[in-house]
Formats: sequence, structure tokens, C-alpha cells
Amino acid sequence: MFQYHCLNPIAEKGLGLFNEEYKKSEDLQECDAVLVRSAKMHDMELPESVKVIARAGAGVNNIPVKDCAEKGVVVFNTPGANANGVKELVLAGMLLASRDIVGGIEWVAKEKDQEDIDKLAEKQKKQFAGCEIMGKKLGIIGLGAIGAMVANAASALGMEVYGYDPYISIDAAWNLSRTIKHIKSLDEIYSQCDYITIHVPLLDSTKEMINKEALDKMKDGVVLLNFARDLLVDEDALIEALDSGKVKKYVTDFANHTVAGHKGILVTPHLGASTEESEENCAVMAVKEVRDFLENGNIKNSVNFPNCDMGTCVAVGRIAICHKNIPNMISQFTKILGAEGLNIADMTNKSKGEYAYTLIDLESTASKEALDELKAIEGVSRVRVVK
Ligand SMILES: NC(=O)C1=CN([C@@H]2O[C@H](COP(=O)(O)OP(=O)(O)OC[C@H]3O[C@@H](n4cnc5c(N)ncnc54)[C@H](O)[C@@H]3O)[C@@H](O)[C@H]2O)C=CC1
Ligand SMILES: O=C(O)C(=O)COP(=O)(O)O
Repeated sequence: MFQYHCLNPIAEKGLGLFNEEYKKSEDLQECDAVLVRSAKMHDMELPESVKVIARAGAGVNNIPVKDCAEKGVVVFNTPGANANGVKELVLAGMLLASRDIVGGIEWVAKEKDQEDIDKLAEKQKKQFAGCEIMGKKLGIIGLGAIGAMVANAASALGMEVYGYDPYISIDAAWNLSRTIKHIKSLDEIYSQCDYITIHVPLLDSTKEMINKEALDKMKDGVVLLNFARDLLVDEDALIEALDSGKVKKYVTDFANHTVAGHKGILVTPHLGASTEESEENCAVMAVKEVRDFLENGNIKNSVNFPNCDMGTCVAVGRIAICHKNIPNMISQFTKILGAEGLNIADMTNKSKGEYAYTLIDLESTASKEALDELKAIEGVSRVRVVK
């Protein structure tokens, strides 16, 4: 029996995929798995029982990913599962920034009791007029799951799309329309584009990448969209650029005291992934990842451990070992198992950066002593009997 805890509401369509071997628990103690959306986990004490965290979404900046790797806790996310939800909101953001749709709607609500509201509306509408997005230049920073979808959709709407992503994946590149211009320098995005949208993860290397220097290089009257994370933008510098007229509008999905209520800023309350479809896609993918990991030891879409797949175990036993990616680990594992007379039926070892993962199928059951010896090896963070 496995236990899981949800730190945020997770769509029932996903949770329904847990079978009778799983129990939802109201607290973390004794839990094997944690499911989370945006809850902040950095200051949370995780019990030793937690082996896996699944982020039903893309960004993992709310999770102490490296600390988890050190403790042998595998962290998953659900790549692409909410990308369409965000893409649609980005398109809405561009349209809201181009025409004063919000102002117009607010005006009608305010004047609703005017007897001649129809005539008044015709007279007043010019103050809410704007421009079209067709023919404008859109710069996209980060062409992952979301950026690539925004690029294709904007291109289909007649925008001239400039894409920048020095680390683009092969899959994302294949999915891009051939109309997208491959841009190799951010300066070109800044100097050319009427709209700029950012779709990169929040990392030390991307924090405040949109700063005063970047803003100074942008075209006068640029529209900036941020549906990725607020800390990617130096929002004090942004407000200065907005107040001086350099930036026409800032559209952000992240409410905070710097941006909320400021003239020229459209703020949505982190709604990018809040659609029925995205919530369900993320929950389904997260639960499948957790189940395959807990039941078979397999890893797919982890952000701190490598992919590793040995299918379902057909041997007598399977053990999973989380460890550091350093020399001499496998020989120590096989030595301990060999000394016990345990024959290895199958084995996979994979690494990702500093960390590695080994799955070993055995033709007989490993003793507690052998498991304790494996755990005691320097650099091993967790040994788990999967079967
Ligand atoms: N507003 C919302 O509700 C949502 C926000 N997000 C945010 O959007 C971010 C992106 O999401 P996805 O597209 O699904 O992730 P992804 O991992 O598919 O794409 C990120 C892309 O950014 C690129 N990249 C990384 N550093 C870069 C740099 N310095 N310059 C240019 N490109 C760089 C990567 O190569 C990758 O292609 C997430 O990390 C999250 O913070 C994601 C989903 C929902
Ligand atoms: O997936 C992401 O990175 C998001 O920002 C979505 O967050 P949420 O699941 O809506 O709390």
C-alpha cells in the first residue's frame, strides 16, 4: 500500500488513476509521494518516507530540487501538459494590450444606467481604440513547450515571429513553423520587436534577465508579456520604463505589490494553467509518473534524476538506487550482491549531471544485510526495494 499527499488541489481525473493500492493522506507523515502545483516547498520538512514529488505543471522553482536529489527524492514535472492553456492566455494578453478592451468593458458597466447608453457608446468608443497584432513583430524568448506553441499561433494570426532559444530541444525545433525567424541574439529581439514574450524557466541564470539594460535596448512603445515568472523581470526597472513611455504595456500573470494596480500593467492571478484541460492533463501525467516510479522504479520526466526504464519487473526482485554520479559505484553494488550469491538478471545505470540512478533485477531476494551495505556506500542516498 502506498500513501500520497496533495499540497494543492489536483484534478480528480488524475487522482482517479490511483488504484486500491494507494491511499490519499491528509498529512505528509508516512507518505511515499507528494503531488504539488505552486505550493512553496523550500521551507518544508519532508519525512524520510517521501520518495517522489510530482509537480503537476512545468515550473519547479517552488521545489528544492537539488536538496531532494541529495536525499534521493525524485522530482517529476509534466512537460507540455499545460502549454496550450498558457498559449491561449498569452494570445489573450497580446490582444488585451493592443486594444483597451478592459477599459471599454469597465466603461459600459459604469454607464449601464444611462438612458442613451447606445449613443454615448458610439461617441466614447474612440478612447478605447487600439491596434491590430497582424503584421507586428513578436519576439519570443524561450522556445520550449509554451514558446513554440505561442510562436506557431502568432504566426498563424499574421504576426512576424522572431524566436530566441540557444538551448532549444530537437522536438521543439521540429514543431516550429518554418515561418519563425531563428534569432541568435537577444539584442536583435530587443531592437526589432513590437511585442516581446518570455517563456524560460526561473533559474539563477535567467533571474531578472529583463533588466534596465535590456529594457533600454527595446523599441519605444514595446509591449512586454510575462507568463513565466515575475522574478525574470526587474519590475522596478520595468515600472520606470513604463512610466517614461518606453514600454507601452506590461502583461503579467504574477500578482505582487509592485505591479498590482499600476497604470499600464495588466495583471492576471496566475491563470495560465488554470483551465480544465491543462489541470487534467497535468494531473494525469503526474499520477502516471508517480505510479510507474513507485511500482516499477522507472523514471520519466524527472528534473533531478535521469530517465530510466526497465519496464515491469519479471525477475524475483528489483532494487532502485539513487546515488551520486561518481566512479566505482556499480562495481561496489555488484560486489555486495555477488558476495551474497545474488545473481543479477538485468541492470540499468543512468546519470544526469551530478546524480545517477541504478535499477537492478535479481534472481533471488536481497537480504536486509545486503541492502544495509548498499545504503552505507558513500554517495548512495537511497536504496529502495521495488519488488
Ligand atoms: N503562467 C503559468 O501558469 C505557467 C507558467 N509556466 C512557466 O513557463 C516556463 C516555461 O514553460 P515550458 O515552455 O512548459 O517549459 P520548457 O522547459 O518546455 O521550455 C523552456 C525553454 O526555455 C529555454 N531556455 C532556458 N534558458 C533560456 C535562456 N536563457 N534564453 C532563452 N531560452 C532559454 C529552454 O531551452 C526551453 O526550450 C516554466 O518554467 C514556468 O516558469 C509554465 C506553465 C504555466
Ligand atoms: O506549470 C507552471 O509552471 C505554472 O506556473 C502553473 O502553476 P499552477 O499549476 O497553476 O499553480
